[in-house]
Amino acid sequence: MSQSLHLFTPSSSRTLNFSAFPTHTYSGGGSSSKLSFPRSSNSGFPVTLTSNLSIRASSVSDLDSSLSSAQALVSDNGAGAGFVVSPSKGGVSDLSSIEVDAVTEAELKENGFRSTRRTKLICTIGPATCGFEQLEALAVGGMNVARLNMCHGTREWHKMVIDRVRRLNEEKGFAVAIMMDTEGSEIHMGDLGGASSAKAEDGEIWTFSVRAFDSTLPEHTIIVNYDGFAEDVKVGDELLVDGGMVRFEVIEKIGPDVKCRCTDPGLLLPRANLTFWRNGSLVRERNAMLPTISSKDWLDIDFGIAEAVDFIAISFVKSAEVINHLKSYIAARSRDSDIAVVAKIESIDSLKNLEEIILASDGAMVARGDLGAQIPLEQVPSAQQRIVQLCRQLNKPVIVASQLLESMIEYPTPTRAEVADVSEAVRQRADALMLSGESAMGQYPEKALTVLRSVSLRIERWWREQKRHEATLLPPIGASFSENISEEICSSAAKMANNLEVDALFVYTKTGHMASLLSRCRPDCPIFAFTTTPSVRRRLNLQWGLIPFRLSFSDDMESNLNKTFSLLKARNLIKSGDLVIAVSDMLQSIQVMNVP
Ligand SMILES: Nc1ncnc2c1ncn2[C@@H]1O[C@H](COP(=O)(O)OP(=O)(O)OP(=O)(O)O)[C@@H](O)[C@H]1O
Ligand SMILES: CC(=O)C(=O)O
Ligand SMILES: [K+]
Ligand SMILES: [Mg+2]
Repeated sequence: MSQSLHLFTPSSSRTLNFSAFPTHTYSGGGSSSKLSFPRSSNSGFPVTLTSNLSIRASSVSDLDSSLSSAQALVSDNGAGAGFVVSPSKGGVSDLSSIEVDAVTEAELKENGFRSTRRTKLICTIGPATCGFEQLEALAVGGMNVARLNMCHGTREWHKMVIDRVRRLNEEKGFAVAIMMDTEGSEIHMGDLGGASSAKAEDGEIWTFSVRAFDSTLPEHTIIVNYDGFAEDVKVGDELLVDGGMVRFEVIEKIGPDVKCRCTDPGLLLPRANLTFWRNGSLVRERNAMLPTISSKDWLDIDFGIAEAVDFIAISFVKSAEVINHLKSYIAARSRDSDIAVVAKIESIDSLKNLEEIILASDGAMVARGDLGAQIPLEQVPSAQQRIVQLCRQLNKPVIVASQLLESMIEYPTPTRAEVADVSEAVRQRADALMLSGESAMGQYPEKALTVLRSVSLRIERWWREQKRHEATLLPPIGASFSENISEEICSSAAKMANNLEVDALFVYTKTGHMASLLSRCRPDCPIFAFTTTPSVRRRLNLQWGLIPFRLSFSDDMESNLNKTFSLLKARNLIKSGDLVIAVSDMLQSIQVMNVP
């Protein structure tokens, strides 16, 4: 049984507003079995799906006789160059293999389609996890993306980690993506003279200094990376380390040294962020003048481009301008320019300019650590909710980060409150959750990852059991008629998948765009995303519900499906009778079928 809906559109680059296009006519053959197609509230696009029949959704201009039928059949989906398959590249020999990551394959075999994890997991790599076996253990435990924080370690160290992740992918069949996170030029402490941490006790006097010490650091001394520090602070200011994990009060300024009394004791970690507060407000004049991307960051970015990392996350983004600048810098320097830029939302300015920043970026991170140092803590949860929702609406992957399982840095089990926090992020349908210190320098990195995995699975299942198809209004976002059609196809396919309780959605996508449009709908079933390039496959690893496969395919959907079915069946990933809905960005169509 196979039922399909094909939308025939010209592949022109006209920009048409889909919703403002009322004159569609629909022609169909005389089949008797008709299935009513869910009507989208914002499209004005009533479609009838008819058994074994292709339906033409044609506009007046589509009927333009100058268009040959061949032209009308293929759409480039507004994604740039049309999808051209040369017979040699897309031929049968290339279709003989399919790549899926080893863990997903095991998970699919063990639990079947429905119970695969939808929420993606990111681990910050540090001294606790940089060994090959440790990285492998994280990959086995479900790490989708490895994050490298350029605040710490040398470029050589980061290169070593990147090489190990790549080796893991090559030798063991994982598809772990790499995210580089810039240091940014905010004020922070230096290294603690080699110590991994230092304890500040209540009432102790510590010196914050901008001096360069060539010998060992005197006791109770902290280096500050910003030369204007001693000038800028005032006696009486409150100094917050890591957004308030440790607090000091400024009591005296002596040249480049600032004497402070500890008012809230705690653990100081190397290169921790520093903010200072005066009369209850954050002093941010100086931060506003510092560049978002420092000269050191640019060198790190060059390094990231040379190493072809998959994502570059930019710290302390203030506006869309810096994102646009970086994106054109990357495009000019990297051959296929498929490094995605993630905006870290962790400042007051980034909240003010949230929409333009997210629109300009390829994704966003709710960086709650520094965000909580800039806005009152009780405002962080609503900011998180707003960022997650906006990203979903604008179709950008979103990461919830920092302190998810902070106590697991030291203890093997999380607090109940931490589990509730992770659950809330999963319930909000964030694309990804991130471990920071828990995996970088904690004592239980693998256990922390296991907690993220099991909580994600449980909450996702609970959500499906409750049948809570949340009524998040997903506004149209495409800039062209063709893009709008893709959106309609994906939201209809996702709705059908939920209503018909299909086992999986299949999407054949060259750029990954159609896959992300399906992910955005957060359907009940998993989404098998077939893509031709390894880098697109790795990037899709960040997005909710996508199981990315690398597969060579042609523009003939019938043959793609047959090949995919036989390859997946041969690996016991699907079985005869499974119900599947397939969409593709070569041919704008929806097909519903049982696996033969
Ligand atoms: N590459 C590394 N080498 C040594 N220690 C690291 C490394 N990466 C992280 N750490 C340790 O883990 C802790 C938490 O790491 P993480 O990078 O997530 O910090 P963060 O404060 O959340 O990030 P950011 O600096 O971007 O705000 C750091 O304070 C540091 O002690
Ligand atoms: C992740 C990060 O940068 C933060 O939470 O501040
Ligand atoms: K950083
Ligand atoms: Mg930060």
